[in-house]
Amino acid sequence: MSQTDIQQGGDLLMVAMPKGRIYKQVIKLFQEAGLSIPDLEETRKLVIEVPEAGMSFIMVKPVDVPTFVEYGVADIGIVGKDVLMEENKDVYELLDLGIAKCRMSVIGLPNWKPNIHPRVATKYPNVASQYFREQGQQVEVIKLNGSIELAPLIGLADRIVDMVETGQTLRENGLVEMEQIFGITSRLIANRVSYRMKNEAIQGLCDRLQSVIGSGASV
Ligand SMILES: Nc1ncnc2c1ncn2[C@@H]1O[C@H](COP(=O)(O)OP(=O)(O)OP(=O)(O)O)[C@@H](O)[C@H]1O
Ligand SMILES: O=P(O)(O)OC[C@H]1O[C@H](OP(=O)(O)OP(=O)(O)O)[C@H](O)[C@@H]1O
Repeated sequence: MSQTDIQQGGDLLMVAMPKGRIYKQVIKLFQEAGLSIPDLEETRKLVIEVPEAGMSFIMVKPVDVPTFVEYGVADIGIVGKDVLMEENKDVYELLDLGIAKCRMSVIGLPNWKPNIHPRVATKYPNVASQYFREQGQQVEVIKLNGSIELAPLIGLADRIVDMVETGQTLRENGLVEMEQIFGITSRLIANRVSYRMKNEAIQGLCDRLQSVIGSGASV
């Protein structure tokens, strides 16, 4: 299959690409799959057409990827499982790309004791609420947007729900991982209508990516 086979009916596939830490790993994966994509982080442009790859890219915040795909302004997108679980949008999850690996965990101070009115700080209020509900524990969830590990250190919350990758942030702040909730990798997602209307193109891209995933070459 040539690069232009990803194009269907003259249309370029619109891809919602997360800015930030996932991005570089995605580009490497695409390049290994034989799709030469320029370094889109070099530019401040937000819509970038790459006709030779049969794709157009929009550069968006990771948390917004499922929204662009659900509304169909992007045909496909790349997003962490953490965001998919939190946002719960109506999209197809097509492929586990195996990149940007980390896990969602409950974290606290080593001397943590159950509290009558426990508070949990997190960037993922839906994930945290569901988890503690399933555990039969009543907690107050406090939404933060970053530096989550600060919360138990300064008494804002008893525990946090956050991502752990290397564990460095926990170690440097004297915190411990108490429970793992689920593993996280980045996923390829598709709009439901696009998946039908541009099936050949989307499936072609999936097949190409699938052929290099797990080959050990990426990540
Ligand atoms: N150590 C890690 N910490 C956080 N996310 C990670 C880590 N390793 C991999 N990821 C994945 O990378 C995704 C994007 O993380 P990133 O930090 O780039 O974005 P963000 O923090 O959501 O965005 P922004 O910094 O723009 O608010 C996460 O949703 C997760 O799937
Ligand atoms: O286990 P580690 O390798 O230390 O990685 C985990 C840390 O990385 C993420 O933070 P991020 O860098 O996105 O910062 P922020 O959430 O404070 O913005 C996450 O929220 C953890 O704090």
